[in-house]
Amino acid sequence: MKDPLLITKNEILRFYKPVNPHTHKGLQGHAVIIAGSYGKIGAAVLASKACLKSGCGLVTTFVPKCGYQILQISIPEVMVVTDENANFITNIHLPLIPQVIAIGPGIGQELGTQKALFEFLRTNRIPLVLDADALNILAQNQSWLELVPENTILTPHPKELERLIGKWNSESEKFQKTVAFSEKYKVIVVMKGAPTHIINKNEIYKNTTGNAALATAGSGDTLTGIITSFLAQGYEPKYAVKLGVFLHGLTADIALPQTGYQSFIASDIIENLGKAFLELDN
Ligand SMILES: NC(=O)C1=CN([C@@H]2O[C@H](COP(=O)(O)OP(=O)(O)OC[C@H]3O[C@@H](n4cnc5c(N)ncnc54)[C@H](O)[C@@H]3O)[C@@H](O)[C@H]2O)[C@@H](O)CC1
Ligand SMILES: Nc1ncnc2c1ncn2[C@@H]1O[C@H](COP(=O)(O)OP(=O)(O)O)[C@@H](O)[C@H]1O
Ligand SMILES: [Mg+2]
Repeated sequence: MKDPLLITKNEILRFYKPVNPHTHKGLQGHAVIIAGSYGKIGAAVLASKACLKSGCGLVTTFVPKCGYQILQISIPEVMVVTDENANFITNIHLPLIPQVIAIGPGIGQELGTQKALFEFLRTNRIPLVLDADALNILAQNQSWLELVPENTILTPHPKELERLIGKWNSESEKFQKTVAFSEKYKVIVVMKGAPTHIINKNEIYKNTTGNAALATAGSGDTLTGIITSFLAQGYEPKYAVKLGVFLHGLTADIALPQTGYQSFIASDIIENLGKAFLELDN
């Protein structure tokens, strides 16, 4: 295995684009987040809010009907499109063409949702971020991985990774198998952990920000929103993932002196995004 390259502030500043003073919301990108099911609409809220708070101009969130009021009330800035079904997603129909679509946080694995994901992947040509239950569904239907566009970003935590690539006997085998998976399906794998690694074919990157405060519910859902935001804003996938994991970790490093490890929650990631961006701008 090659030595991983470090994702540091200097590395990020090689491609980070400060916001253009003459930009407008139409130029800042439109992202769609497909997320949530009954009891897990919070995942949709966290991913969508993180996406907006990372600079995306417009965010439309697709949820089952039970998520409509929750989203409209908790994040008025987000537009909402609902599935025809009440409690889980069964038929993905979008009345718009966004720059990027993220799918998976909190969607569950109901058979109807699995079928909806298959139909969606069969017809979709828009760049994708796949997380959580979208990964669990693909792990059970590996042939559907052939349907994902080149450079799709997958963001598995270790258990989701194991479901996708099978068990490993050593750290080096885990990396070997993930590199092989990334090469086979031409996808970028964000191997979430402590620390997070990015596998882009045979290139391996290791993040240098973040701490155990991130070991909290919804932490990955916010990462999905952040990476999706950077894709919508025009970053190439290989840069969107680096910027996303770096800033996500940086929020926890910034917040730690105030929150300690225990009281930091996923909403604190979103709350500290502003300070994290300012560290890049200074
Ligand atoms: N507020 C919400 O609505 C939330 C919804 N969530 C959604 O809930 C669904 C289930 O996700 P979960 O990830 O909880 O369930 P999973 O069953 O996918 O993962 C949990 C398992 O993975 C293991 N695991 C997780 N991180 C690990 C790590 N770093 N190292 C080793 N093992 C690790 C755990 O020990 C556990 O066995 C997803 O759709 C997710 O998006 C979660 O994000 C939690 C918050
Ligand atoms: N001990 C840790 N140190 C650094 N980062 C961590 C640690 N534990 C978890 N994380 C990060 O938190 C996030 C957890 O993602 P995930 O398990 O998908 O959460 P959820 O599904 O609840 O949103 C990942 O980005 C992971 O790298
Ligand atoms: Mg997750």
